[in-house]
Amino acid sequence: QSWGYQDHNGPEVWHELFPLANGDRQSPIAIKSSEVKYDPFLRPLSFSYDLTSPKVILNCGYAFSIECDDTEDRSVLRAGPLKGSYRLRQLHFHWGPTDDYGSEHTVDGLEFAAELHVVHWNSEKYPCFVDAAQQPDGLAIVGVLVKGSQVAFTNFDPSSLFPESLDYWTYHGSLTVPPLLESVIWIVLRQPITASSEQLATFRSLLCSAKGEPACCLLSNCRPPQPLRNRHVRAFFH
Ligand SMILES: C[C@@H](NC(=O)c1ccc(Cl)c(S(N)(=O)=O)c1)c1ccccc1O
Ligand SMILES: [Zn+2]
Repeated sequence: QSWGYQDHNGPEVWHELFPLANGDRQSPIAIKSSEVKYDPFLRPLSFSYDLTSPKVILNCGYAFSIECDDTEDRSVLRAGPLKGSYRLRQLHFHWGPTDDYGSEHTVDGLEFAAELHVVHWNSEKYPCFVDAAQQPDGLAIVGVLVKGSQVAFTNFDPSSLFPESLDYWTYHGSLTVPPLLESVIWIVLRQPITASSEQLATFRSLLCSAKGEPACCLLSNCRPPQPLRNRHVRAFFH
């Protein structure tokens, strides 16, 4: 892996290999609730997740992702700020070395313990994820902030990981990992979910070393907020 989250290959040097890092619609961003603009034309999010779609859990070396079968429209996200329907591709988390920080988006300067990303691609307009990831309206990612404390996770269903309120902010951004493609319509839920300190510690125990290599845990895999440039964040709620 050419990039990662350490000093020699982390977010501060990604621009050396991925010039898009200094692009005009990079993610994550620092959301300032006083500067968002209520948009009456935004609709409620509408998602329908099919529980039977097979999934694999992948350790991608610096995190894990739950990859879904996206060969047909089984689990889709519609409405909200979106035109058309976006097919569920995968979900994963970003976290930090302690429960005090690890989210990628921040809200009014507040960092959360982790952040869940539920990644979807525009299956109405594009034939596959990789093509969609090259288009400005190709991806839609629901970002869910995770704060530390006690919680009872129910069984796997992405919407069971969503908080009860689906109020959201939305803005045009990018992947937060290389190649940092600027193809994402971000939908960040306002209400965080909670995870216990033990659950967060389990993330950090994930190894980023291969079998036989000296064990090294991945303590942080979150990119810091990027310049807003000439973008506006819209709110679905007053
Ligand atoms: C599993 C791996 N994430 C991806 O491969 C990935 C793929 C597509 C997208 Cl669109 C995103 S993102 N962050 O823009 O939603 C991330 C990962 C997880 C956690 C930390 C670092 C890391 O690289
Ligand atoms: Zn992510």
